[in-house]
Amino acid sequence: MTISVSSTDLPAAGAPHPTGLDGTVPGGANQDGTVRYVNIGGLELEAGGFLPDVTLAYESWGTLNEDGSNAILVQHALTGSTHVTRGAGDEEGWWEQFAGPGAPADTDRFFVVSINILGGCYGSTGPSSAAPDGKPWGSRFPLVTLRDSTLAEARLADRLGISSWHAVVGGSMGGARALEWAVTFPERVRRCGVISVGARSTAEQIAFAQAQTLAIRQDRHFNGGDYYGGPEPVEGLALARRIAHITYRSAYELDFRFGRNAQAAEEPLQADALAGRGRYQVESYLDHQGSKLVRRFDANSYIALTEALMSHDVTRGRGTLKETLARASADFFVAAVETDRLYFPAQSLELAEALPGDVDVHMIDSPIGHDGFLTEIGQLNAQLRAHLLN
Ligand SMILES: CC(=O)SCCNC(=O)CCNC(=O)[C@H](O)C(C)(C)COP(=O)(O)OP(=O)(O)OC[C@H]1O[C@@H](n2cnc3c(N)ncnc32)[C@H](O)[C@@H]1OP(=O)(O)O
Ligand SMILES: N[C@@H](CCO)C(=O)O
Repeated sequence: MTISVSSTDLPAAGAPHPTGLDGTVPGGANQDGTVRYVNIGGLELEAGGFLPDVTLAYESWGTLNEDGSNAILVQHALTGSTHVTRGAGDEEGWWEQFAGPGAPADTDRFFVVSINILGGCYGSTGPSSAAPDGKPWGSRFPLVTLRDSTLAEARLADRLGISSWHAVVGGSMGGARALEWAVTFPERVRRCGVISVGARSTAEQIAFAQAQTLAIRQDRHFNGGDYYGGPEPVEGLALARRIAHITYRSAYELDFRFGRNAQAAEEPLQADALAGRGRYQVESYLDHQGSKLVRRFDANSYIALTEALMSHDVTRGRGTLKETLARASADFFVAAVETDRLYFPAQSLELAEALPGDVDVHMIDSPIGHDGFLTEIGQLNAQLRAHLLN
């Protein structure tokens, strides 16, 4: 599957956001899957910082109905963008099978919206955006949490004329974002889909995340986060992606796919005079995943979003898990990949059991692990139609 963004005019890492962000939103006219930008004003942050001028980027497909009741919010995962499905352009989205004409999120019926998370690098305000002095925020970018992005997104929903979502749904960090929406704004979420994530980041998830952020911070070009305009910490970012990607795939899949094989003509057990030893296939695969990410993602955003995900705990300041979830009034849809070794299905079961009413966990049958929520979303079509998007 090819994943890319259809928009023109995406701000490059370290480049200022486009000018003319006057907050004007054409509402239901935005139906073609083009990235648009909205200035939602200043934002006081949960951890104590302040962002004076926040822009959110979003894409939408379909048409918003007159009473604004047919909108679905699709939340992307850690390195995802707003490009859920194709629109005006022809570039495939990351949940192509989920949204589109005749798909579960049927764009002939629903107004489907996807918002780039606060702190990201696909158009929303993040560390590479211009601070008030015109220079990239860099090291000055404050700690943002998933609650901060939820509050910011609620303002965007106001601008779009959406007082309550028919459904909010996402996988991995997108699922955590969906859950935060349902608990923070119970009156604004009628259905909620939480896929491949639990109610809070576990110690192990935080541990993997710390290794990734340190890989970037220890890159010789990181410069405390102020690397824009100079060499970027690409080696650290690629290492972070390698660490993450191992957790996104199952041991079984890696062994089945690559085993102990050598990469093409490279022979790991024989030293090459120029390049040292050759690589195992799995090393080459991870090298490729690392280089692919550095071509499309900003290292500071990677840290900001990883730390936002570390902060994920829907119960923070809200009591026990049951008390917290009792605030939500949405109908919930919970799913997990059976071989996920990062967000274990047990964490989805814990969530489902704590939710009011009888909530099942729908299992995605995939041998590959966590990334199965992206590659195999089509498996849930019937259940999504019946339980989330009816
Ligand atoms: C601009 C944007 O992209 S927006 C962002 C959207 N992205 C997201 O939302 C992130 C989510 N996406 C992802 O994380 C991934 O792309 C996934 C999970 C969807 C990919 O999953 P899969 O389809 O299973 O990909 P898989 O793990 O098989 O990797 C395939 C790649 O590895 C490469 N590869 C396979 N074996 C090897 C090897 N031995 N050596 C080197 N490369 C290898 C393939 O050539 C292929 O390369 P390509 O992606 O450049 O075409
Ligand atoms: N591969 C996904 C997994 C994160 O859950 C991503 O990069 O966003």
